[in-house]
Amino acid sequence: MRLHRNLVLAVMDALYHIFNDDVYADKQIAQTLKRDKRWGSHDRGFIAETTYDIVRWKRLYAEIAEISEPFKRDELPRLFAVWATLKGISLPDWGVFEGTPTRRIKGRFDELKKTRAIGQSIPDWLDELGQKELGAMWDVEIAALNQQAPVVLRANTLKTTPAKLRQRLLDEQIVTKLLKEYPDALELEERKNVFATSVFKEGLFEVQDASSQEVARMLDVQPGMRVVDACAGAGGKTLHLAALMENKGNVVAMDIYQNKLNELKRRARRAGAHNIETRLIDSTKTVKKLHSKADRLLIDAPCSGLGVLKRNPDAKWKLQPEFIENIKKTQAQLLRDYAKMVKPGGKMVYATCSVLSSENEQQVSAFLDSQEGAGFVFDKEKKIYAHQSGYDGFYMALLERANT
Ligand SMILES: C[S@@+](CC[C@H](N)C(=O)[O-])C[C@H]1O[C@@H](n2cnc3c(N)ncnc32)[C@H](O)[C@@H]1O
Repeated sequence: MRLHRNLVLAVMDALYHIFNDDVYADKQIAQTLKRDKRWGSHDRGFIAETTYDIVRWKRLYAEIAEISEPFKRDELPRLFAVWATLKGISLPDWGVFEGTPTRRIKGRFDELKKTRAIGQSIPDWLDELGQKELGAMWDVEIAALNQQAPVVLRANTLKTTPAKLRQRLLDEQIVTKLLKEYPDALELEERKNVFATSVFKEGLFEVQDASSQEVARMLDVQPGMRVVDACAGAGGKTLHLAALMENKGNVVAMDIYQNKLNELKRRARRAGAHNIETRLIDSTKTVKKLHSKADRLLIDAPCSGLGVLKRNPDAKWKLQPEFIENIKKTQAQLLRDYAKMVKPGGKMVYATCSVLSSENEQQVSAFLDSQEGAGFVFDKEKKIYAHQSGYDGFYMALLERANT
């Protein structure tokens, strides 16, 4: 691979802002990519993937390069040089890379990777938490969560089928494979910008990880039902629910952020999903109005996001232990408050994109032991580990409200 100066400079500039200005990697990369219209898909792919990779391995690379935060601009070429050296990419003879100690980089890598927190490039507190909650499995799980996420699409069955979508994508030079165990899913064989396709603009698919596609299915919705998606966000799962309901019945999509619901409405229009209604939760009344009204309820709870580190590697550096402690309190509260929306005989799914038991099984069991959970029975649960599925880490539990 030949390195191009303007692309390498763009990567280092993006890294500078991600590491020093507290901006999210995806936002910064989107911003950087807008800078030069001449960049083709290959160039854009290089900038995005290299930046994500260096963010993912920040701790390990910084230890190898013997630099520490806050990184100064003139130190970033050293991080880049570590990335290139470990990938086997020859560095060009630019001044900033002069004197790169290639042998020392490889030697330090072999030595440092023996310590898990450094080798897997995570903060010490996170390593301790993972070990405490997952035990011996943490080793393989964190290694899997450090792999780049595959790109998975969900065919919008309101408009197409996975097989027809596959053909339409092929017409646009995008090669995908159907995934046997995930009825609506297609996985890209090679990374491409799928958002630029006409197929996307026609609303024939959404990008949604395979594990995430299991959540709406677990809720067992039927056309004609009244379904509440209480933490709908921008609607990844709302759209799936609407499709499973064949546009019949009603999905009430709720969130505490109007901007997310606005984005959901835009996506619903593109998808041709007409059975979705959004409601902003701006007081307890919004939820009270729906008490005992829902045939099905989805609580896709806010969480640590530890199951989706593959696609959000900067979360490793932005997450704080106090945030996880607080979000667990929110999860417990949401279960107790929102479960009241389920009608007798109705069902609900509690889901997170976390692999921590304290955000998952333990929340469900505490809820079932609480006064509000007394009328519910546990039906089933599924915990998806990234190292077993190859996709995101997820948890989902199905509970049923007794008929009395
Ligand atoms: C895991 S995300 C949802 C992702 C979304 N369901 C999807 O599939 O794209 C959790 C969502 O919960 C929302 N949230 C946070 N606190 C909430 C609350 N008290 N009530 C309802 N939603 C809340 C967040 O704004 C966020 O959009």
